[in-house]
Amino acid sequence: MCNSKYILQSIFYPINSRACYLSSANHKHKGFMSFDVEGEFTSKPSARRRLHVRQMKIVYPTMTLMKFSHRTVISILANHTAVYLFIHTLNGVLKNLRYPPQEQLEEAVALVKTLPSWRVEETISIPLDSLERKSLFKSGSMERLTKIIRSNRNITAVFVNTSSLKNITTSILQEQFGLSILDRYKIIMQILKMHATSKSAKLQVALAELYYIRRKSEKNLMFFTHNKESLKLMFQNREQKLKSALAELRNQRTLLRSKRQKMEYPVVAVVGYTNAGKTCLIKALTGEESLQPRNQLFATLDVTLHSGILPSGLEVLYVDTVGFISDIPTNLIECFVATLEDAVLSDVILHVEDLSSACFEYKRNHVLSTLKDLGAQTGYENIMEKVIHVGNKCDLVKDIHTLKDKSLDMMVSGKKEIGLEKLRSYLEDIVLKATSRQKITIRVINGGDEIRWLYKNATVVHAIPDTDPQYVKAKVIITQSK
Ligand SMILES: Nc1nc2c(ncn2[C@@H]2O[C@H](COP(=O)(O)OP(=O)(O)OP(=O)(O)O)[C@@H](O)[C@H]2O)c(=O)[nH]1
Ligand SMILES: [Mg+2]
Repeated sequence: MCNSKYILQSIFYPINSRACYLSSANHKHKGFMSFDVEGEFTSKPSARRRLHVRQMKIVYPTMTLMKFSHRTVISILANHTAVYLFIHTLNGVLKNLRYPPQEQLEEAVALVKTLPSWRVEETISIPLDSLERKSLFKSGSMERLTKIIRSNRNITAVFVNTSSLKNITTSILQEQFGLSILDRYKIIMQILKMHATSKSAKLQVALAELYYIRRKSEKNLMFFTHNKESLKLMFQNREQKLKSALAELRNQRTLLRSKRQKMEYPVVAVVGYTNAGKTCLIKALTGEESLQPRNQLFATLDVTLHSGILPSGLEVLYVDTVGFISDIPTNLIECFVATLEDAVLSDVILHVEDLSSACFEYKRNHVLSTLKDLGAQTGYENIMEKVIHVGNKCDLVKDIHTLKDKSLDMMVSGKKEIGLEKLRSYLEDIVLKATSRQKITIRVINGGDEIRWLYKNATVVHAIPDTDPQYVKAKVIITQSK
C-alpha cells in the first residue's frame, strides 16, 4: 500500500484523529487508514485533487481513533479542497416549503464560502423528482454534468446540496465524476469543526461526527468482516466517553444556571436562523465589544451570556445561541440540542428574523418547528408562549409596508442600531410579566434601612424627594418572592 495515490474521503475521519477513511481512485482499496500528517502528506501540484501518501497502512478497527489533534486534519482538507463545484438539487419537499431555488443556492454557496480557501467554481440547478434514485440524476442530466465537470480542471470536488447522500449514491457519483462528493452534512461538519473552540462545542462536534462515521462504516462492514465486533465496541466506547464528558459539562452548566436563578437575573434567550443577526443584536443591546458578528454560517457555536440593562435599570442576561439551519440530518441537530437547553429554560425567547431574506417564511417555520420539537423533547410543551418575534436588518428593506403581514412584535437593525430603545422597553414589559416582577412606588425614610434594603434586593428605578423631606418616593421593581 505504500507510495500509492489515494483520493481522500475527507469526512471519514473522527475529530482528534490521524486516521481517516480512504479509498483509491479505482475503489479497489478502501478502509480506515492511519497516517502521520507532518511531512507525510503532500499535495502534488500537478494532480491537486489527489494526495500522495508516502506511508500508509490499513488499520483495522481495533486501532485507537481520536488520539491526535484535529487541526492537522483540517489543514489537509485545506490543501485538498481549493475549488468546488456545487450542484444544487431541487426536490418536491423543498419546493412545497416555499424555499426559492435562488435562496437555496445562495445558502449553499454561503456554506462553502464559510470555509477558508474553499471556492465555488460553478453552480447548477438540476430539478429532481425524487432523491431516491441510486445515481440521483437521470442519464441525460448525468451526461451533461459529467461533461461540465470533466471539462473544467479547476474543479476538485462536487457538492450536492442535500442533507446526506446514501453511500451508494456517493460511490456512483464519485466513479462517474472521478472526484470527491460532498453533501450538506460533510460541509456543515467542516464548518462546525472550524468554529468549535470551547470544550463543549468540540465535544458536540466530535459526537456528531462519530454518529456519521458509525452510520457510514456500519454499512461498509464488508471491509471489516473479521472484526465487526471490535469496530462496534470501539464506537460504543468512544460514544460513551464523549457523552459522559458532555454530561459533566451539562452538570456544570446546571450549577451555573441555578446560581443565576438565585441571583434572579431575568434571562432572554436569543435564537434564530443562522446569520439572522443574533450576535449583532446582542452586541447592540449590551454594548459588549468582545462580541463578533460575522457574515458566516454557524459563526456562534457556544452558548454565551451577556449582561444588558433595560430602561428601568433592571439587569437582564442575553443568551447567544447556535443558529438553526434547514435540511441537515437529525443527529447533527441532536448534538446541539444540549446547547439550547438554556433557551428552553429562559424567561423570554427572542426570535431574531432576517427581514432581508427572500425566504423569510420558510426560515421562520423551520425555527419555530425546531423550537416546538425542542420543547416537546425537554418537557416544556408551552415553550412557544414565551417567544417574541423581532425582525432584524430593517435597514436593508426598501419598502417597509411589505412587512406589515409578517406578525412581528418589533423591527430593528442591530447593525445600524435602529429601534433598540423601543425593543428594550418592549422587552422590559415582557420580562416583568414573565418573571412576575412588579413596578411599585413606596414611600420610605430617606437614608433609612428600608431604602438600603431596596437598593440591595430590588431594582430601584428612581428615588425622588417626598413633600416631607424626611422621606423619598422610591419606584422599584421587585419580585414576588421578596
Ligand atoms: N445590514 C445589516 N446587517 C446585519 C444586521 N445585523 C446583522 N447583520 C450582519 O449579518 C451577518 C450575521 O450577523 P451575526 O450577528 O453574526 O449573525 P448570527 O445570527 O449570530 O449568525 P450565527 O452565529 O452564524 O448563527 C453579519 O455580517 C452582520 O454584520 C443588520 O441589522 N443590518
Ligand atoms: Mg452568532
